[in-house]
Amino acid sequence: MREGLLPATVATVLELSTSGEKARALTELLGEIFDPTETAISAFELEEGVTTLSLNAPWKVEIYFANHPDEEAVRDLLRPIVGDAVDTTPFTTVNTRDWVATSLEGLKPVRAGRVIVHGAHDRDVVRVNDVAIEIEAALAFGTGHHGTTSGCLMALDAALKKRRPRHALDVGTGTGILALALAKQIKRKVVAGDIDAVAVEVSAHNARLNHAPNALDLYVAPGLRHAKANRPGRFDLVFANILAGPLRQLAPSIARVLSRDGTLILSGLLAMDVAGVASAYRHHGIYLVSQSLREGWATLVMKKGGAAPRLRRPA
Ligand SMILES: C[S@@+](CC[C@H](N)C(=O)[O-])C[C@H]1O[C@@H](n2cnc3c(N)ncnc32)[C@H](O)[C@@H]1O
Repeated sequence: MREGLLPATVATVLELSTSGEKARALTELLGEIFDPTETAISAFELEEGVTTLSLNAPWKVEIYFANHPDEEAVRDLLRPIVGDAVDTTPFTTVNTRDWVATSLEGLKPVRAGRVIVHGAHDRDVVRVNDVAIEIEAALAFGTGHHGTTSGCLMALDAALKKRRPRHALDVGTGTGILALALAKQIKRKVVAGDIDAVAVEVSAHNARLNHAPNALDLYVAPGLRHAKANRPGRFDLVFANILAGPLRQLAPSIARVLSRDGTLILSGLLAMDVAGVASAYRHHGIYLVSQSLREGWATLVMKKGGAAPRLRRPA
């Protein structure tokens, strides 16, 4: 890992076990209340060994704070959602550099269609016809292992078999993984932005790591609030792998920049949020074409324009 990409930092962690419904409410609350560059929800997943997805199934939520927060203020905020459990859950600390290094070592390569995502320790798994992406995630999201990222990579693979986009946008790029996977295949620059400046720095690093220093046209801003992204009718492919709440809010902006017949790939939403998110986009003339589910997370492929197509059953 490049020196300086990941500052040696001690982060504070609060790990809560709760139901799916409460976990969803927590992520929405945290997204609204805290500065996302100071707070990250790193794990929002079914507890180990749980295979049935339901609102009452136990979920694990890990909340990371870049600076040690006022513990009582955080407990007061979370208590209305998770109840008294928050009073007995201790805040712990983790050295982020050690934690990231350890977690990367155990990661296996991920295949999604033609793309293989791997780390420095796994370069030998790449085959001749693979589109290989090497990722150093540091503190950004997007190694390919999460169901939302792999869902987007699979949706991209299917979309590229039909049409190659000329101008693409990745909202919430994280490590830059989706934008790099696309840029490598279409051999064109992809506009990619994130609200988190650290993620954008990590994306630039990953572009260099993949010998494609100019593949990404990066910006730091929430949503599409940057001149590089805010270009009406410009993009024939847009990715947004963010949570359900921001996805609903972004519907008018994404609809404005997506070209007619353009493809939209959305993820970061739970199966139970598909109807609400799809409806927000339908109001702007963007229709659901297909959806897939991975570990409870949905990935939607949508199209702008024309009549509402008949929906295929989830894969
Ligand atoms: C789930 S990660 C997705 C990363 C990567 N695109 C992937 O598919 O693995 C979501 C990313 O969106 C960013 N993000 C969250 N809210 C955002 C917003 N309103 N505007 C832009 N980026 C946002 C986060 O900082 C994070 O890097």
